[in-house]
Amino acid sequence: MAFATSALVRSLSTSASRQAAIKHVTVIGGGLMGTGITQVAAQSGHNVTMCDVSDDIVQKGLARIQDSLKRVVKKKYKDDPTAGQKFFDSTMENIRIDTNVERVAASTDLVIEAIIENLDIKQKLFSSLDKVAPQHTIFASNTSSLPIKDIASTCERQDRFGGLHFFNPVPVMKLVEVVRFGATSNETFQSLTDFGQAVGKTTVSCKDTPGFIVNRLLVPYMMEAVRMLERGDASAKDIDVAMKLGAGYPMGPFELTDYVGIDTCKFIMDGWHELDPDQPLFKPSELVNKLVAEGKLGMKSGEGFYSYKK
Ligand SMILES: CCCCCCCCCCCCC[C@H](O)CC(=O)SCCNC(=O)CCNC(=O)[C@H](O)C(C)(C)COP(=O)(O)OP(=O)(O)OC[C@H]1O[C@@H](n2cnc3c(N)ncnc32)[C@H](O)[C@@H]1OP(=O)(O)O
Ligand SMILES: NC(=O)c1ccc[n+]([C@@H]2O[C@H](COP(=O)([O-])OP(=O)(O)OC[C@H]3O[C@@H](n4cnc5c(N)ncnc54)[C@H](O)[C@@H]3O)[C@@H](O)[C@H]2O)c1
Repeated sequence: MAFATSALVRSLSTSASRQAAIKHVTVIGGGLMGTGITQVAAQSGHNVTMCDVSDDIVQKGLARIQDSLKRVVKKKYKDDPTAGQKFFDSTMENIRIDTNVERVAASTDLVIEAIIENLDIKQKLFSSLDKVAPQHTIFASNTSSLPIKDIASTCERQDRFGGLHFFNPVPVMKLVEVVRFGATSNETFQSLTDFGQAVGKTTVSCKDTPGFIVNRLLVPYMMEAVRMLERGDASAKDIDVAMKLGAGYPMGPFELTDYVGIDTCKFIMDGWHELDPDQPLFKPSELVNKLVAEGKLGMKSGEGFYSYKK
Protein backbone atom coordinates (compact mmCIF):
# COMPACT_ATOMS: atom_id res chain seq x y z
CA MET A 1 0.00 0.00 0.00
CA ALA A 2 2.80 2.35 0.94
CA PHE A 3 4.49 1.79 -2.45
CA ALA A 4 1.28 2.52 -4.35
CA THR A 5 0.74 5.71 -2.35
CA SER A 6 4.25 6.99 -2.96
CA ALA A 7 3.95 6.19 -6.69
CA LEU A 8 0.66 8.11 -6.81
CA VAL A 9 2.21 11.06 -4.93
CA ARG A 10 5.17 11.03 -7.34
CA SER A 11 2.87 10.98 -10.36
CA LEU A 12 0.69 13.79 -9.01
CA SER A 13 3.71 15.91 -8.15
CA THR A 14 5.16 15.30 -11.64
CA SER A 15 1.86 16.30 -13.21
CA ALA A 16 1.70 19.39 -10.97
CA SER A 17 5.26 20.34 -11.93
CA ARG A 18 4.41 19.88 -15.61
CA GLN A 19 1.41 22.14 -15.24
CA ALA A 20 3.45 24.63 -13.23
CA ALA A 21 5.84 24.66 -16.19
CA ILE A 22 3.03 25.97 -18.43
CA LYS A 23 2.57 29.48 -17.10
CA HIS A 24 2.41 31.41 -20.37
CA VAL A 25 0.43 30.25 -23.41
CA THR A 26 0.67 31.76 -26.89
CA VAL A 27 -2.45 31.27 -28.98
CA ILE A 28 -1.88 32.03 -32.64
CA GLY A 29 -5.10 32.83 -34.51
CA GLY A 30 -7.70 35.19 -33.09
CA GLY A 31 -10.62 33.69 -34.98
CA LEU A 32 -13.44 31.37 -33.94
CA MET A 33 -11.19 28.86 -32.21
CA GLY A 34 -8.24 30.99 -31.15
CA THR A 35 -10.51 33.30 -29.17
CA GLY A 36 -12.21 30.37 -27.46
CA ILE A 37 -8.90 28.69 -26.58
CA THR A 38 -7.56 32.01 -25.27
CA GLN A 39 -10.65 32.41 -23.13
CA VAL A 40 -10.56 28.97 -21.49
CA ALA A 41 -6.80 29.18 -20.88
CA ALA A 42 -7.18 32.63 -19.27
CA GLN A 43 -10.23 31.53 -17.27
CA SER A 44 -8.13 28.76 -15.73
CA GLY A 45 -5.40 31.15 -14.56
CA HIS A 46 -2.89 30.94 -17.43
CA ASN A 47 -1.28 34.07 -18.86
CA VAL A 48 -2.24 34.07 -22.53
CA THR A 49 -1.14 36.15 -25.48
CA MET A 50 -3.40 35.89 -28.50
CA CYS A 51 -1.74 36.74 -31.81
CA ASP A 52 -3.05 37.33 -35.31
CA VAL A 53 -1.94 39.13 -38.46
CA SER A 54 -3.47 42.51 -37.73
CA ASP A 55 -4.33 44.66 -34.74
CA ASP A 56 -7.89 44.97 -36.02
CA ILE A 57 -8.33 41.17 -35.91
CA VAL A 58 -6.92 40.75 -32.40
CA GLN A 59 -8.99 43.66 -31.12
CA LYS A 60 -12.13 42.07 -32.62
CA GLY A 61 -11.05 38.76 -31.10
CA LEU A 62 -10.74 40.36 -27.67
CA ALA A 63 -14.24 41.79 -28.03
CA ARG A 64 -15.54 38.33 -28.94
CA ILE A 65 -13.94 36.94 -25.78
CA GLN A 66 -15.54 39.67 -23.66
CA ASP A 67 -18.98 38.88 -25.12
CA SER A 68 -18.48 35.19 -24.48
CA LEU A 69 -17.27 35.79 -20.94
CA LYS A 70 -20.40 37.85 -20.26
CA ARG A 71 -22.50 34.81 -21.26
CA VAL A 72 -20.48 32.60 -18.92
CA VAL A 73 -20.85 35.14 -16.07
CA LYS A 74 -24.61 35.48 -16.67
CA LYS A 75 -25.01 31.72 -16.40
CA LYS A 76 -22.44 30.80 -13.74
CA TYR A 77 -22.71 33.82 -11.42
CA LYS A 78 -26.36 34.77 -11.86
CA ASP A 79 -26.79 34.82 -8.06
CA ASP A 80 -23.51 36.57 -7.25
CA PRO A 81 -22.79 39.50 -9.59
CA THR A 82 -19.82 40.64 -7.49
CA ALA A 83 -18.10 37.27 -7.92
CA GLY A 84 -19.08 37.37 -11.57
CA GLN A 85 -17.40 40.73 -12.11
CA LYS A 86 -14.28 39.46 -10.29
CA PHE A 87 -14.17 36.39 -12.56
CA PHE A 88 -14.58 38.58 -15.65
CA ASP A 89 -11.90 41.06 -14.57
CA SER A 90 -9.36 38.42 -13.48
CA THR A 91 -9.81 36.49 -16.74
CA MET A 92 -9.36 39.59 -18.88
CA GLU A 93 -6.26 40.54 -16.85
CA ASN A 94 -4.71 37.23 -17.98
CA ILE A 95 -5.06 38.09 -21.66
CA ARG A 96 -2.68 40.08 -23.88
CA ILE A 97 -2.99 40.59 -27.64
CA ASP A 98 -0.16 41.00 -30.13
CA THR A 99 0.67 40.79 -33.85
CA ASN A 100 4.38 39.92 -33.47
CA VAL A 101 4.29 36.15 -33.03
CA GLU A 102 8.08 35.74 -33.04
CA ARG A 103 8.49 38.22 -30.18
CA VAL A 104 5.73 36.57 -28.13
CA ALA A 105 6.93 33.01 -28.77
CA ALA A 106 10.43 33.91 -27.56
CA SER A 107 9.16 33.75 -23.97
CA THR A 108 6.31 31.25 -23.85
CA ASP A 109 5.80 27.74 -22.48
CA LEU A 110 3.13 26.47 -24.90
CA VAL A 111 2.17 27.57 -28.41
CA ILE A 112 -1.31 26.58 -29.58
CA GLU A 113 -1.85 27.26 -33.26
CA ALA A 114 -5.39 27.96 -34.46
CA ILE A 115 -4.80 29.61 -37.82
CA ILE A 116 -6.26 28.89 -41.25
CA GLU A 117 -6.55 25.15 -42.11
CA ASN A 118 -3.71 25.23 -44.58
CA LEU A 119 -0.71 22.92 -44.23
CA ASP A 120 1.82 25.17 -45.96
CA ILE A 121 0.89 28.21 -43.83
CA LYS A 122 0.96 26.17 -40.63
CA GLN A 123 4.36 24.67 -41.54
CA LYS A 124 5.83 28.09 -42.34
CA LEU A 125 4.53 29.49 -39.04
CA PHE A 126 5.93 26.69 -36.90
CA SER A 127 9.24 26.69 -38.77
CA SER A 128 9.77 30.36 -37.91
CA LEU A 129 8.68 29.89 -34.29
CA ASP A 130 10.97 26.87 -33.87
CA LYS A 131 13.94 29.19 -34.34
CA VAL A 132 12.93 31.65 -31.58
CA ALA A 133 10.92 29.72 -28.98
CA PRO A 134 12.80 28.47 -25.88
CA GLN A 135 14.00 24.87 -25.92
CA HIS A 136 11.34 23.74 -23.39
CA THR A 137 8.40 25.26 -25.28
CA ILE A 138 5.79 22.78 -26.51
CA PHE A 139 4.05 23.31 -29.87
CA ALA A 140 0.47 22.16 -30.49
CA SER A 141 -1.90 22.51 -33.43
CA ASN A 142 -5.69 22.78 -33.18
CA THR A 143 -6.04 21.46 -36.73
CA SER A 144 -9.28 19.67 -37.62
CA SER A 145 -7.92 17.40 -40.29
CA LEU A 146 -4.23 17.79 -41.11
CA PRO A 147 -1.64 15.23 -39.95
CA ILE A 148 0.27 16.55 -36.91
CA LYS A 149 3.36 14.81 -38.29
CA ASP A 150 3.15 16.88 -41.49
CA ILE A 151 2.57 20.15 -39.61
CA ALA A 152 5.57 19.36 -37.35
CA SER A 153 7.82 18.33 -40.23
CA THR A 154 9.44 21.79 -40.53
CA CYS A 155 10.46 21.84 -36.86
CA GLU A 156 13.49 20.53 -34.98
CA ARG A 157 11.41 20.02 -31.80
CA GLN A 158 9.56 16.96 -33.06
CA ASP A 159 9.47 15.51 -29.54
CA ARG A 160 7.83 18.64 -28.15
CA PHE A 161 5.00 18.74 -30.75
CA GLY A 162 1.45 17.39 -30.54
CA GLY A 163 -2.18 18.09 -31.33
CA LEU A 164 -4.71 19.79 -29.06
CA HIS A 165 -8.01 19.61 -30.93
CA PHE A 166 -10.63 21.76 -29.20
CA PHE A 167 -14.29 21.85 -30.27
CA ASN A 168 -16.49 24.79 -31.23
CA PRO A 169 -17.64 26.71 -29.19
CA VAL A 170 -14.61 26.13 -26.99
CA PRO A 171 -16.08 27.63 -23.80
CA VAL A 172 -19.00 25.18 -23.99
CA MET A 173 -17.73 21.96 -25.61
CA LYS A 174 -16.22 19.69 -22.99
CA LEU A 175 -13.81 17.71 -25.18
CA VAL A 176 -10.20 18.08 -26.22
CA GLU A 177 -8.52 15.46 -28.40
CA VAL A 178 -4.84 15.11 -27.46
CA VAL A 179 -2.95 13.79 -30.49
CA ARG A 180 0.56 12.34 -30.59
CA PHE A 181 2.61 11.21 -33.57
CA GLY A 182 5.67 8.95 -33.56
CA ALA A 183 8.13 11.59 -32.32
CA THR A 184 5.93 13.12 -29.59
CA SER A 185 7.61 12.38 -26.26
CA ASN A 186 5.69 10.89 -23.34
CA GLU A 187 6.48 14.04 -21.35
CA THR A 188 4.98 16.26 -24.06
CA PHE A 189 1.90 14.05 -24.45
CA GLN A 190 1.32 14.12 -20.71
CA SER A 191 1.88 17.90 -20.51
CA LEU A 192 -0.72 18.45 -23.27
CA THR A 193 -3.15 16.12 -21.52
CA ASP A 194 -2.59 17.90 -18.19
CA PHE A 195 -3.11 21.26 -19.90
CA GLY A 196 -6.37 20.11 -21.53
CA GLN A 197 -7.64 19.04 -18.13
CA ALA A 198 -6.32 22.20 -16.44
CA VAL A 199 -8.53 24.30 -18.74
CA GLY A 200 -11.55 22.26 -17.68
CA LYS A 201 -11.90 19.79 -20.53
CA THR A 202 -12.22 16.03 -20.71
CA THR A 203 -9.29 14.74 -22.74
CA VAL A 204 -9.21 11.74 -25.03
CA SER A 205 -6.10 10.54 -26.82
CA CYS A 206 -5.74 9.50 -30.40
CA LYS A 207 -3.10 8.51 -32.90
CA ASP A 208 -2.17 10.96 -35.65
CA THR A 209 -4.80 9.60 -38.05
CA PRO A 210 -6.99 11.72 -40.39
CA GLY A 211 -9.73 13.43 -38.39
CA PHE A 212 -8.49 11.96 -35.13
CA ILE A 213 -11.67 10.58 -33.45
CA VAL A 214 -14.63 12.97 -33.82
CA ASN A 215 -13.94 14.34 -37.29
CA ARG A 216 -13.15 10.88 -38.69
CA LEU A 217 -16.79 10.10 -37.97
CA LEU A 218 -18.28 13.59 -38.35
CA VAL A 219 -16.76 14.67 -41.67
CA PRO A 220 -18.15 11.74 -43.73
CA TYR A 221 -21.61 12.32 -42.19
CA MET A 222 -21.49 16.02 -43.12
CA MET A 223 -20.18 15.25 -46.58
CA GLU A 224 -23.05 12.79 -47.10
CA ALA A 225 -25.40 15.62 -46.10
CA VAL A 226 -24.11 17.94 -48.80
CA ARG A 227 -24.32 15.13 -51.40
CA MET A 228 -27.96 14.57 -50.31
CA LEU A 229 -28.65 18.28 -50.84
CA GLU A 230 -26.86 18.32 -54.21
CA ARG A 231 -28.93 15.29 -55.37
CA GLY A 232 -32.11 17.13 -54.37
CA ASP A 233 -33.16 14.36 -52.00
CA ALA A 234 -34.25 16.93 -49.35
CA SER A 235 -33.82 20.59 -48.44
CA ALA A 236 -31.02 21.81 -46.14
CA LYS A 237 -33.67 22.85 -43.63
CA ASP A 238 -35.39 19.47 -43.62
CA ILE A 239 -32.08 17.62 -43.34
CA ASP A 240 -31.19 19.77 -40.34
CA VAL A 241 -34.60 19.29 -38.71
CA ALA A 242 -34.42 15.57 -39.37
CA MET A 243 -31.01 15.16 -37.72
CA LYS A 244 -32.01 17.27 -34.70
CA LEU A 245 -35.33 15.53 -34.11
CA GLY A 246 -34.40 12.12 -35.44
CA ALA A 247 -30.83 11.74 -34.17
CA GLY A 248 -30.90 14.18 -31.25
CA TYR A 249 -28.12 16.39 -32.57
CA PRO A 250 -28.04 19.97 -31.18
CA MET A 251 -27.45 21.28 -34.71
CA GLY A 252 -28.11 19.79 -38.12
CA PRO A 253 -25.23 19.43 -40.60
CA PHE A 254 -25.89 22.68 -42.48
CA GLU A 255 -26.38 24.71 -39.29
CA LEU A 256 -23.14 23.19 -38.03
CA THR A 257 -21.27 23.94 -41.26
CA ASP A 258 -22.40 27.58 -40.98
CA TYR A 259 -21.26 27.55 -37.33
CA VAL A 260 -17.85 26.00 -38.07
CA GLY A 261 -17.25 28.20 -41.11
CA ILE A 262 -17.83 27.04 -44.68
CA ASP A 263 -14.31 28.11 -45.60
CA THR A 264 -12.82 25.84 -42.94
CA CYS A 265 -15.11 23.03 -44.06
CA LYS A 266 -13.95 23.51 -47.65
CA PHE A 267 -10.28 23.41 -46.56
CA ILE A 268 -10.98 20.13 -44.75
CA MET A 269 -12.79 18.61 -47.74
CA ASP A 270 -10.06 19.70 -50.16
CA GLY A 271 -7.38 18.26 -47.87
CA TRP A 272 -9.08 14.88 -47.61
CA HIS A 273 -9.75 14.80 -51.35
CA GLU A 274 -6.01 15.32 -51.88
CA LEU A 275 -5.23 12.50 -49.42
CA ASP A 276 -7.76 10.13 -51.02
CA PRO A 277 -8.63 11.33 -54.57
CA ASP A 278 -10.51 8.12 -55.44
CA GLN A 279 -13.02 8.53 -52.59
CA PRO A 280 -16.16 10.02 -54.24
CA LEU A 281 -17.45 11.27 -50.90
CA PHE A 282 -14.50 13.64 -50.58
CA LYS A 283 -14.69 15.09 -54.09
CA PRO A 284 -15.06 18.86 -54.07
CA SER A 285 -18.63 20.12 -53.66
CA GLU A 286 -19.70 22.66 -56.29
CA LEU A 287 -22.21 24.06 -53.81
CA VAL A 288 -19.66 24.51 -51.02
CA ASN A 289 -17.12 26.01 -53.45
CA LYS A 290 -19.75 28.42 -54.82
CA LEU A 291 -20.70 29.65 -51.35
CA VAL A 292 -17.05 30.23 -50.42
CA ALA A 293 -16.34 31.98 -53.73
CA GLU A 294 -19.29 34.30 -53.02
CA GLY A 295 -17.91 35.06 -49.52
CA LYS A 296 -20.83 33.26 -47.89
CA LEU A 297 -18.82 31.60 -45.09
CA GLY A 298 -21.64 30.95 -42.64
CA MET A 299 -22.21 32.76 -39.32
CA LYS A 300 -18.78 34.47 -39.50
CA SER A 301 -19.77 36.36 -42.65
CA GLY A 302 -23.49 36.75 -41.91
CA GLU A 303 -24.62 34.28 -44.55
CA GLY A 304 -23.98 30.69 -45.54
CA PHE A 305 -26.57 28.00 -45.99
CA TYR A 306 -28.71 30.31 -43.86
CA SER A 307 -28.77 34.08 -43.41
CA TYR A 308 -27.72 35.57 -40.04
CA LYS A 309 -28.07 39.21 -40.98
CA LYS A 310 -29.97 41.06 -38.24
C1 LIG B 1 -22.98 20.23 -45.03
C2 LIG B 1 -21.80 20.74 -45.77
C3 LIG B 1 -20.65 19.79 -45.54
C4 LIG B 1 -19.30 20.38 -45.84
C5 LIG B 1 -18.23 19.38 -45.53
C6 LIG B 1 -17.94 19.28 -44.04
C7 LIG B 1 -16.55 18.85 -43.75
C8 LIG B 1 -16.02 19.40 -42.41
C9 LIG B 1 -16.96 19.28 -41.24
C10 LIG B 1 -16.27 19.06 -39.91
C11 LIG B 1 -15.82 20.36 -39.22
C12 LIG B 1 -15.02 20.02 -37.98
C13 LIG B 1 -14.72 21.25 -37.17
C14 LIG B 1 -13.91 20.93 -35.91
O1 LIG B 1 -12.66 20.38 -36.19
C15 LIG B 1 -14.59 20.03 -34.90
C16 LIG B 1 -15.73 20.73 -34.25
O2 LIG B 1 -15.63 21.68 -33.52
S1 LIG B 1 -17.26 20.09 -34.71
C17 LIG B 1 -18.40 21.15 -33.90
C18 LIG B 1 -18.68 20.68 -32.48
N1 LIG B 1 -19.71 21.53 -31.91
C19 LIG B 1 -21.01 21.28 -32.07
O3 LIG B 1 -21.43 20.29 -32.61
C20 LIG B 1 -21.94 22.35 -31.54
C21 LIG B 1 -23.37 21.90 -31.60
N2 LIG B 1 -24.20 22.99 -31.08
C22 LIG B 1 -24.41 23.18 -29.74
O4 LIG B 1 -23.86 22.51 -28.88
C23 LIG B 1 -25.32 24.32 -29.36
O5 LIG B 1 -26.15 24.63 -30.49
C24 LIG B 1 -24.56 25.60 -28.91
C25 LIG B 1 -23.61 26.05 -29.99
C26 LIG B 1 -23.84 25.34 -27.61
C27 LIG B 1 -25.58 26.71 -28.69
O6 LIG B 1 -26.48 26.23 -27.67
P1 LIG B 1 -28.03 26.53 -27.80
O7 LIG B 1 -28.71 26.00 -26.59
O8 LIG B 1 -28.46 26.04 -29.13
O9 LIG B 1 -28.20 28.06 -27.82
P2 LIG B 1 -27.57 29.22 -26.94
O10 LIG B 1 -26.85 30.10 -27.91
O11 LIG B 1 -28.64 29.78 -26.09
O12 LIG B 1 -26.43 28.64 -25.97
C28 LIG B 1 -26.81 27.96 -24.79
C29 LIG B 1 -25.86 28.37 -23.69
O13 LIG B 1 -24.55 27.95 -24.03
C30 LIG B 1 -23.63 28.95 -23.64
N3 LIG B 1 -22.93 29.42 -24.81
C31 LIG B 1 -23.28 29.23 -26.11
N4 LIG B 1 -22.34 29.73 -26.91
C32 LIG B 1 -21.39 30.27 -26.10
C33 LIG B 1 -20.15 30.94 -26.32
N5 LIG B 1 -19.70 31.15 -27.57
N6 LIG B 1 -19.43 31.34 -25.24
C34 LIG B 1 -19.88 31.11 -24.00
N7 LIG B 1 -21.03 30.49 -23.69
C35 LIG B 1 -21.77 30.08 -24.75
C36 LIG B 1 -24.36 30.07 -23.03
O14 LIG B 1 -24.36 29.96 -21.64
C37 LIG B 1 -25.76 29.88 -23.59
O15 LIG B 1 -26.69 30.37 -22.69
P3 LIG B 1 -27.06 31.93 -22.81
O16 LIG B 1 -25.78 32.72 -22.66
O17 LIG B 1 -27.67 32.11 -24.18
O18 LIG B 1 -27.99 32.15 -21.68
N1 LIG C 1 -14.16 26.36 -36.75
C1 LIG C 1 -14.25 25.24 -36.05
O1 LIG C 1 -15.37 24.79 -35.70
C2 LIG C 1 -13.00 24.50 -35.68
C3 LIG C 1 -13.06 23.56 -34.64
C4 LIG C 1 -11.89 22.88 -34.27
C5 LIG C 1 -10.70 23.13 -34.93
N2 LIG C 1 -10.68 24.06 -35.92
C6 LIG C 1 -9.37 24.35 -36.55
O2 LIG C 1 -8.84 25.52 -35.93
C7 LIG C 1 -8.10 26.30 -36.88
C8 LIG C 1 -8.69 27.69 -36.96
O3 LIG C 1 -10.02 27.58 -37.33
P1 LIG C 1 -11.03 28.82 -37.08
O4 LIG C 1 -12.40 28.31 -37.33
O5 LIG C 1 -10.70 29.49 -35.81
O6 LIG C 1 -10.61 29.79 -38.30
P2 LIG C 1 -10.88 31.36 -38.44
O7 LIG C 1 -10.91 31.61 -39.89
O8 LIG C 1 -12.01 31.77 -37.58
O9 LIG C 1 -9.57 31.98 -37.79
C9 LIG C 1 -8.31 31.75 -38.35
C10 LIG C 1 -7.46 32.95 -37.97
O10 LIG C 1 -6.11 32.67 -38.32
C11 LIG C 1 -5.52 33.89 -38.72
N3 LIG C 1 -4.31 33.58 -39.48
C12 LIG C 1 -4.21 33.04 -40.70
N4 LIG C 1 -2.92 32.90 -41.03
C13 LIG C 1 -2.18 33.36 -40.00
C14 LIG C 1 -0.79 33.47 -39.73
N5 LIG C 1 0.10 33.10 -40.63
N6 LIG C 1 -0.42 33.95 -38.54
C15 LIG C 1 -1.33 34.33 -37.62
N7 LIG C 1 -2.67 34.26 -37.82
C16 LIG C 1 -3.08 33.78 -38.99
C17 LIG C 1 -6.61 34.58 -39.53
O11 LIG C 1 -6.35 35.96 -39.62
C18 LIG C 1 -7.84 34.24 -38.70
O12 LIG C 1 -8.13 35.26 -37.77
C19 LIG C 1 -8.15 25.51 -38.18
O13 LIG C 1 -7.02 24.69 -38.24
C20 LIG C 1 -9.41 24.66 -38.01
O14 LIG C 1 -9.37 23.46 -38.76
C21 LIG C 1 -11.79 24.75 -36.32
